[in-house]
Amino acid sequence: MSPLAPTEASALLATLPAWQADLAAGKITRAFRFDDFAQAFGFMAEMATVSERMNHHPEWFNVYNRVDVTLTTHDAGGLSQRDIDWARVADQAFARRAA
Ligand SMILES: C[C@H](O)[C@H](O)[C@H]1CNC2=NC(N)=NC(=O)C2=N1
Repeated sequence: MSPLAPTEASALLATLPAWQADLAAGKITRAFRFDDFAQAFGFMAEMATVSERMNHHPEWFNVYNRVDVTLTTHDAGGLSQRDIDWARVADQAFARRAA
């Protein structure tokens, strides 16, 4: 798994406006807020299954209705297409729950 080139990363991140990028560190983050713990944990359970399918796993922190997610690709030493793909699926899962 190779890291994204900076120009490519910037172009892809423009399609994920809810995510904060630290390109120097090769990480992106997003703070998700839900109605309650059940919604937050449902999101985490859904994304745990996605993570296994993608073989790509988040660093995340949950308390009550909050899920703070950091994505980076350890194998690439930075940001890869897998982080972008995971973020996009997470945005969709979140939007479905928020709807
Ligand atoms: C052995 C296994 O395929 C690797 O460790 C996978 C698992 N999940 C992963 N998740 C993330 N975020 N980065 C990785 O480099 C990674 N590598």
